[in-house]
Amino acid sequence: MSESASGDPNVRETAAQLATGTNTETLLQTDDVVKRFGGFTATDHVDFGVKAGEIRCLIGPNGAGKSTLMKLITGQHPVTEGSVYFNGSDITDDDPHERIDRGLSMKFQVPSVFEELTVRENARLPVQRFASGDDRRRRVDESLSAAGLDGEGETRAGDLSHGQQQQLEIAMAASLEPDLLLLDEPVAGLSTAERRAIAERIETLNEERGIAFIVIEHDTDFVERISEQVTVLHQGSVFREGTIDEIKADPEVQRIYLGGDAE
Ligand SMILES: Nc1ncnc2c1ncn2[C@@H]1O[C@H](COP(=O)(O)OP(=O)(O)OP(=O)(O)O)[C@@H](O)[C@H]1O
Repeated sequence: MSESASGDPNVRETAAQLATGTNTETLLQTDDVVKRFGGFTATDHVDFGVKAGEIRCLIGPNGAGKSTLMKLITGQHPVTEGSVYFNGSDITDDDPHERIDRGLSMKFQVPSVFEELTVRENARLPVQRFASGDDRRRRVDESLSAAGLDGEGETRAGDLSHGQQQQLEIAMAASLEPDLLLLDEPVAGLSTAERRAIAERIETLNEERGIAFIVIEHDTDFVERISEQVTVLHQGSVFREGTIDEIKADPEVQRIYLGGDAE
């Protein structure tokens, strides 16, 4: 859909710039985004961009505003000020389902598989709204295969390990065939082997399907493995952007993680 539907000439111009010219590769862009909860500013004038096909990690100390920024991107929270652009369109006023239809998908921090349903029934949920018959079966089979759960279709999802549940959820989010997939702490509480399997899954989805990712993660080894560019949030603002090596070597970043004043 075109951004011209917004009717605001300023928005149209900005969105057109994002969709053309120097910004052709920009998939997602937040423009001066503010989120206030009452008198508290959780996200403070954030300009955050992700290119098509990129894997970007979002890090920062507890309370930095990472999850809030994710929710502003997915539409779970309305922005207080600012705009969100995706694929060149202004999606600021779109509800979460409209954003999913545009190609923006998310796996949440808290596991959200339905434990009483089978693995196959879970895998069917995200695609049943827009796929049927053979197409639906193909997507469900691909999800199970992508999650390494080929033989587990009739298993109760609650009987899967935590790592398998995370794999299933990522596969379910990917079955929507998004351009951008947001993952909030996908390897929290997982073993080293399970972390490696999730990293491989992200890389495969990125390389084979061209899906771009925004991943919130605290584990620097995991971040280093999957991400070239890292964004550091601190007190609701973008504090640094750079390679993981630049970020790890930055004394100001080390200081904010230790709880000192970074100014
Ligand atoms: N719904 C809400 N109402 C009020 N305050 C909120 C709400 N959601 C988040 N906050 C506050 O906004 C700030 C940022 O929270 P957020 O969850 O985005 O941080 P985070 O960087 O994801 O932290 P963590 O790494 O601990 O998950 C915190 O101070 C939090 O208490």
